Amino acid sequence: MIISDFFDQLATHFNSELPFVGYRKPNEKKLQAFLQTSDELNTISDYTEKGFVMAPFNDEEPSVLIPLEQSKSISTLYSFDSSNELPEKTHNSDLSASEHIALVAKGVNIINKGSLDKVVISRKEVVSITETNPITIFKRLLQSYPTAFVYCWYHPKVGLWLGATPETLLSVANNRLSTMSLAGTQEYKDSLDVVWGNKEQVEQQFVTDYIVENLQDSLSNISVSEPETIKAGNLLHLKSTITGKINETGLKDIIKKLHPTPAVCGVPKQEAKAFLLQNEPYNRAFYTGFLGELNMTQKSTRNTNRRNVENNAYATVKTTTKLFVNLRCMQWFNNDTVHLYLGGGITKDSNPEAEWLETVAKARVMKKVLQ
Ligand SMILES: C=C(O[C@H]1C=CC=C(C(=O)O)[C@@H]1O)C(=O)O
Repeated sequence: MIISDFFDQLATHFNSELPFVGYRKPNEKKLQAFLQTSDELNTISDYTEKGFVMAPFNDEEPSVLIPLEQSKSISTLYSFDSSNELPEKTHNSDLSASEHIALVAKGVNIINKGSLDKVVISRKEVVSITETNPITIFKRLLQSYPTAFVYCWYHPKVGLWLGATPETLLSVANNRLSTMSLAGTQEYKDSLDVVWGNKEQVEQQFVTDYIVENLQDSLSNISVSEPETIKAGNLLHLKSTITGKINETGLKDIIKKLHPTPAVCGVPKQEAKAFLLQNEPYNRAFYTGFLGELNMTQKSTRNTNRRNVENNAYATVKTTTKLFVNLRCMQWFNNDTVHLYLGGGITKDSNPEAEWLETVAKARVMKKVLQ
């Protein structure tokens, strides 16, 4: 399919108020979409479903599914044009520095009292925009963030979300699992060769320890890479990759053990989640939830034709799931506004003003495409 037809089909679906998701995986050229043929609101029951899942932060709330069998699948190739880079732009917005700083200070206080080790505190920022076509914003995200999972997701009964996230929740191919521990932020200043402070290293180690501890009964041969610096837009983060072979556990159990990780919630998980649900002055909805392909089957044929021997073609079937944490995202509204969602990990060493500035830097990822 040619690329203009791909975007036209998304636009037609959106104008007809039918659910769809358009997305491109990190570092890939293939742009894919599921176009649901009815406006039914489907939810996940046990993660054996096939399709595209959109799950909220609060795992007690339902996760929405665009089912494979109720959708038309389309794809095209997207070529990144580096000469088309968008410049940074400042936006007027409804800032609430003092509120955020006060909540971070409260978080640090609770940590110092010993009730929590880490908590990821976030805020919502309402931004007025002049570009009213979400497909145009999607195209700009694709162009600006080739290494991110970029998506535009719409359900008429839920809303429209767009994002460019650097974080994988999990990737499963048959019985191999790969996940990541991502935390710690600093602004990118022309080099990946940077020094990380103790606060960021500890913050990321919390995530790694949590993942390993929670998955050790479900995985064998667990391997954890050393933290490395990765670039995500204008930001740098610390990342470790964790891999292993899945034992008998089903996907539902693994997701339950992982989500929400301390990269988006905190340690201990239940206490941090309760603190956030009680204290953040807004509903995170799908921000810091997860989204992606669920139980997709990939057939590959291996031809073992050896000279004149008869042509033996082996078909192998692989089931893959690729889920991403919904960060660097926005919720789009018809009335020319978007809500940006921005958070940061708080530990005993956090400085509330610096944490505020971190969320301001994170906001630039989205603001760049909102001109
Ligand atoms: C919660 C967010 O980022 C997480 C992922 C990477 C780095 C983070 C940090 O440095 O605090 C956060 O844990 C967000 O971007 O809203």
